[in-house]
Amino acid sequence: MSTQPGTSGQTPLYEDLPCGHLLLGADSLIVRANRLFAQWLGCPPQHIEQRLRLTELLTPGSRVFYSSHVVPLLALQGFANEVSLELTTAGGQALPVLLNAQHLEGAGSQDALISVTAFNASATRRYEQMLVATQERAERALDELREQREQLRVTLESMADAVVTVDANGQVKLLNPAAAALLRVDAREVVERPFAEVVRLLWADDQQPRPCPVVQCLFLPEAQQETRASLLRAHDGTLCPISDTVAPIHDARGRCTGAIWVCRDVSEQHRLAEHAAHALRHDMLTGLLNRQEFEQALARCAAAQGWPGYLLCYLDIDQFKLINDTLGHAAGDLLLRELAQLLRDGLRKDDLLARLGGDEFGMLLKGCSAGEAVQRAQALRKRIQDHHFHWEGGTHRVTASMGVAQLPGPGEPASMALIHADIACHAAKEAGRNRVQFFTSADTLVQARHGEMHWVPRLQQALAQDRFELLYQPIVATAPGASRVKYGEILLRLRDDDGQLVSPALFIPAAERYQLMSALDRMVLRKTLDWMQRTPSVHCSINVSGQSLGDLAFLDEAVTNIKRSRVDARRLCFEITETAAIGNLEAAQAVIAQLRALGARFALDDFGAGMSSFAYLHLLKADVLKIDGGFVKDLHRDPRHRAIVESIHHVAAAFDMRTVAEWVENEAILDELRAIGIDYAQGYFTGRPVPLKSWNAESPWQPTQAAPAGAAVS
Ligand SMILES: Nc1nc2c(ncn2[C@@H]2O[C@H](COP(=O)(O)OP(=O)(O)OP(=O)(O)O)[C@@H](O)[C@H]2O)c(=O)[nH]1
Repeated sequence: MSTQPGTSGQTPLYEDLPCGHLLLGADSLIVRANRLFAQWLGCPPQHIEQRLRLTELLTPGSRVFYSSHVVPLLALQGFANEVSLELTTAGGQALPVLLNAQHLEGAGSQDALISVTAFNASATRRYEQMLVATQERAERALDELREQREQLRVTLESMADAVVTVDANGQVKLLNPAAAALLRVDAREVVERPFAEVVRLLWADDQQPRPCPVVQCLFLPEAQQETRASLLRAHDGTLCPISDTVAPIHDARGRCTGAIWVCRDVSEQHRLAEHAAHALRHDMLTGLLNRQEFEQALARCAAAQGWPGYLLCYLDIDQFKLINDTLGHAAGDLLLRELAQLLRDGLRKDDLLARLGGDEFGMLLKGCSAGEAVQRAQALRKRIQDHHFHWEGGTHRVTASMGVAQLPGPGEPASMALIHADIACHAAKEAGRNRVQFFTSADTLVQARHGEMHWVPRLQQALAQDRFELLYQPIVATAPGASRVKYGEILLRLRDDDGQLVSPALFIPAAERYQLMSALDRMVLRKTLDWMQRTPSVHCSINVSGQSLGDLAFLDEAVTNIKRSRVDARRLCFEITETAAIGNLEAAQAVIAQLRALGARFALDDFGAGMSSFAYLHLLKADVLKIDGGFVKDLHRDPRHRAIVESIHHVAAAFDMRTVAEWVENEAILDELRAIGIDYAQGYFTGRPVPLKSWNAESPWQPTQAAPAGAAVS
């Protein structure tokens, strides 16, 4: 190794330095390098001394920097300090170093030496990088914090709930717009004021001041919280039902720094709950109490000892159905509302009025004798009678029938009074409508109704014990030479406990009133199908009640039983009365359509006895009209009845229906029927009813022995 002037004897010193050291000659040639520097590069000093220039050991970026900045600086001022450069090690890695370079003696001459001390800056660089990363993280966290703060602000501002925060002393720090609106305050004016001054709370039940929730939260956290409903008194004095919660706020070290109070205005929920409670107790159409409430009030009246006397009044509008049918349901609704108002106006403050259903109203008349109650009921009845109902330019009047009954004595159920008043009301209807009937057990009309109740267990027992019997009454074609098909109506009788056959006239009203008709109809259909299976030559007419027409289960069972029996449905004809059909028009149409689809026929029974028969004919696709016996039995003597029967027959012909006349009791009637052209006759003259079990194909006397082929009545 060559030694340059001025450097001899310094080698040990360079070697001992705790940093890298170089002596550079002209053009940055490395004249000497100490061991540490050479170690950094990963080679012995001799590999670089006198062989390489410093610039050759630098990374390309550092090389440019060295040439463009360091060299001119050295030339200009003779030194360059804390220059950050990167060396390339033998392994090809970049090593950050901090250089201090200084010209030694002879600066400015070509062969002047430059002393370079170098410090390994890897650690510093790492620290720098860590510092930058930490700073970036801190900035990001700060950004997130700002973002969260903004989100919190927007959330608080847009929250429907009122939010108030307080410091550890219970002073208001912040309140959102919902809180300002609820409290009716300017948010800026209440900040820093004690919470208890800003938020004034009361108990809803007694309107007494409620302990401040924030004070309790901050200073009495163990105190038991009450769950009573609360009110908030706003700063303009208005009261508002609220539900609220309060929670402490803690800092990172767990110290309580304040509390947050969140409050919701629950007036709308209260209003809805009250509305729902009202709807549960009231009738929607009229706003009166509903049946359930009325029954409860009735039970309370009956149970309360020492209550002043109450009388129960039951009101049913007469022929209300006609209003619906002729003017429409909307008119019916309006009339019900008007009548409700009329009754309301006619009652005293302490009386109770309710709509019990459809066109029925119930009243509890307070503190009057039976006589006074009847008088007051008469006055109400008269109010209704005098009322003019205006609809679409016309004026209409209705009447009502009313039953009055006393509340039951001790030990009797309150519902008994309702039954009694209902019975009395029906008695009033039967007595001609537009009247008031007082329930007394001695009253014969009322008693007849009351007696119906005793039929209920008897009918149920008879059903269970299979004590009903079926009879067959022939229906014969009036035209000579018609088919020989046996066709007749199935009639129902009850074999009573003492073995006597009881007429349906005695028990059908009770069965109708107490919803037993459907069970009877099912039983009749089952038994008839059974008999028809065993007696293939007969065609039968079976009565179906209004209750069964409205009972989907009846229809399903009828269809199933007919299919199961394998009886050709064309051998069956179902008789429905016009009142039942009109009362359940839609249901009747559905039943007719379904049973007809199987092949069965339909007859309208007792035709002419109802009020508006003709109007409904086109709505009911019946095959047969059975003319009410009342017009038939004296047809041969009374020309008016003959005219009615004749006109019914003409109408039936226009609708392509066959006619059956009931109650044909003698030959003269039959002759008249033939003359008019009536198709079939039924009555004692043409054939008396015979029990199915003793029926014999040849037995009944039939003048024509004939019915059309292929169908019961066609
Ligand atoms: N418009 C209207 N009609 C109703 C309402 N509720 C029930 N109805 C009808 O009220 C009628 C009550 O008829 P009923 O009481 O059985 O018979 P009615 O025609 O009044 O004859 P009588 O009581 O025998 O005098 C039926 O046609 C029901 O459809 C209702 O809310 N609005």
